[in-house]
Amino acid sequence: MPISCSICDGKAILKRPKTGDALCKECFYYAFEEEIHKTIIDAKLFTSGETVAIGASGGKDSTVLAYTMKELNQRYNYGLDLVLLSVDEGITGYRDDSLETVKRNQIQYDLPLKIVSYEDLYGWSMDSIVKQIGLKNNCTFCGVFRRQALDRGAMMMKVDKIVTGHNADDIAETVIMNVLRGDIGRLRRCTAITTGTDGALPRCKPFKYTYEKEIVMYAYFKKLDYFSTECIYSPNAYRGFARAYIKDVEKIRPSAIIDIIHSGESLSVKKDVRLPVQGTCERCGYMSSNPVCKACVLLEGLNRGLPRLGIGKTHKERRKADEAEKAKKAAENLNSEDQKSCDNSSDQSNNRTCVSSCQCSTDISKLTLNSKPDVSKLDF
Ligand SMILES: Nc1ncnc2c1ncn2[C@@H]1O[C@H](COP(=O)(O)OP(=O)(O)OP(=O)(O)O)[C@@H](O)[C@H]1O
Repeated sequence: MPISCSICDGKAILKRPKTGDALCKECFYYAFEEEIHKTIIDAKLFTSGETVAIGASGGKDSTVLAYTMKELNQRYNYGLDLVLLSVDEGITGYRDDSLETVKRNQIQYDLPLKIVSYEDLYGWSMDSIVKQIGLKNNCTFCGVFRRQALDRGAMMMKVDKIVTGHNADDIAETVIMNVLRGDIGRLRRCTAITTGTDGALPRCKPFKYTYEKEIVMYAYFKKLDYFSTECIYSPNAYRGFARAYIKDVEKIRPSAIIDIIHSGESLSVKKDVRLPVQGTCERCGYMSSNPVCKACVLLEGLNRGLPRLGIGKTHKERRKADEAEKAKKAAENLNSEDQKSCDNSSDQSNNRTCVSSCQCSTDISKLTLNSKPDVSKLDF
């Protein structure tokens, strides 16, 4: 016997993951969109007249976000100017394909689009970063650079706010990850629906209470054009564990995702816990709780051939980097001393052994090529 829709009595075609209600397609769309509208209104996310950039990756979350933002803006007269903003991380075979989807979305939803790239902003694409650092830890670079790239792109577009497609599952995972890491500063901030109000551009998450499964269902039934391949460099192992853990708990307790978010929201931090103080990076001026922001540290590491600088315990990596730098300088000094003492050598290009009065018998080819340590190959 067909199951009837619990709202309109029509034929139900799905069971809502969030509530367990049997619904027809139209009633599901309505319930899904109204919940997002309620989230936007309750949290007073926008003010009429604002320009809002939708972080558009071409994936399911941001595609559904662009679609519903456009829909609700019209239906409820939010008075927003919506634009699409994409970051091209430079991942061949992944982001280039997903950006093609965003370009089609731009036409389908009739919204302006801006694309900013890591290559232009930092001089490094993720393809070239992965060549340096390998697959492990590359997500750290990508996450830190993307955050700043979105802000920079949004500033270029002169928007008032950014919205991203972070959903309830993403937020619950982040709560668990921060608990496991003991990162109290982030734990306190990660459930906020709007962040960045203290300097950078405000960033909002209208899908804060929206389940990923429902986003997928919505995109599927609405036949939205989105890109569904996982990042080729992806395995963000730590998030993967948090995700698997929540999925397991959800089987026993279906409300686990929302419960974790509520726990995060209700958390209060003891007065004597030292929290990072927000300042600005002395190099690039971006907000940072350290004198130099994470993006600048990572970039410095890449540019100095020390890609692990900024990964893990920064002070340890910095000490090693400084030691390597000292060793390099010492080797350079030694090299120039040797070169000086060899100034009266015979034709160095033909006769590669020092034949000067210093009688050092140094093989000049080895001196010039090998006495400078290749710091990128030093094993940290
Ligand atoms: N390259 C990008 N350009 C613009 N915005 C991005 C980009 N990558 C991520 N975002 C924004 O951050 C949100 C969360 O990104 P995340 O990497 O967790 O992707 P996701 O959960 O796969 O989302 P999506 O399905 O939208 O790709 C996205 O929904 C999007 O709004």
